[in-house]
Amino acid sequence: MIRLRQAAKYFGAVRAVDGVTLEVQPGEIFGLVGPDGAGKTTLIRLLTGVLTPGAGEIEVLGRRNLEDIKEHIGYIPQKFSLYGDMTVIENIRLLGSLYGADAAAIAARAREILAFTNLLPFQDRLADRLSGGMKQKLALAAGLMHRPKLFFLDEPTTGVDPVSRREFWQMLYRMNQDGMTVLVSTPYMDEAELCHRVAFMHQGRIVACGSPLRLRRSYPHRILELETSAKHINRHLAGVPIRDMNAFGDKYHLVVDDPETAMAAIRQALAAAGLDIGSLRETAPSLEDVFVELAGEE
Ligand SMILES: Nc1ncnc2c1ncn2[C@@H]1O[C@H](COP(=O)(O)OP(=O)(O)OP(=O)(O)O)[C@@H](O)[C@H]1O
Repeated sequence: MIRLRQAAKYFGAVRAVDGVTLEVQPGEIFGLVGPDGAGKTTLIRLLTGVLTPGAGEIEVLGRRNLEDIKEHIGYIPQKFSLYGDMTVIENIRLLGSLYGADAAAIAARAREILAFTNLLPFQDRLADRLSGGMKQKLALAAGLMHRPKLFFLDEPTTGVDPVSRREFWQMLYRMNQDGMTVLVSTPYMDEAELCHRVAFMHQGRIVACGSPLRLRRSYPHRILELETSAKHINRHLAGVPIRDMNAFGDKYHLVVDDPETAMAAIRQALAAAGLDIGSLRETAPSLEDVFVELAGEE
């Protein structure tokens, strides 16, 4: 469905996409995961034919000339790209007419899609007056008008509230069950978990690719989760065999190789400093642990 071989795009000295080789199979929900500036948007722009690569090969839907794919793909760019001064239904109709459908077909498809995205009650509202989550649903609805086989979504849920994010992902799953291949970029690890396969992107490169389960299983160390109200605990853990330490909300993930020895040493060090341990236990590595490790290696 998508095939990239050593694809690259530089902006001056910035290697936004730096030799990416990747395949996405039909029927997948494929996640492109990475922090701001990793190169996700540039990669999606290359795949949708908005940008041309500086080097390498890109094939989408079996075609190298990406001008030919535009009517077969859906694309939600990061920035809202519909008309804020038009209503929901006007935006949808406009998109439908661009693909040459007749008015009756457009009206029927619009109803179907507005029902699917739960936007029917808001069809006469100006797009500018929609919440962030509803705007993204409208972008999705507009992109579905021409029944694309492949849908690209660039951080569709960034800045969207948790309930709308869940609804949005339920829609992606339903689209996928109806046969659509989805490539979605996200900075959120909980969304990465929802993908069939993910590619971790860091500084323009893919540093790992696989199912969330496989990636978590490939993690080479062990993780201890420490819950404590004490501050600056790293000062007190200087002599303890810890490879790395990362804050996850109000918890710390400590990267270790020997959990038993490390746990005993941590308890001893924190007790000696008079600090209280809420809880300390081994936990399974999360995708975020995997990514932090891979980003550090780079
Ligand atoms: N048109 C451009 N001109 C110059 N530099 C660019 C351009 N587009 C992207 N970049 C740079 O390329 C790098 C990758 O940016 P890109 O937007 O692809 O990352 P991203 O992972 O999508 O992050 P974000 O979520 O912040 O958009 C960044 O350093 C960015 O500043």
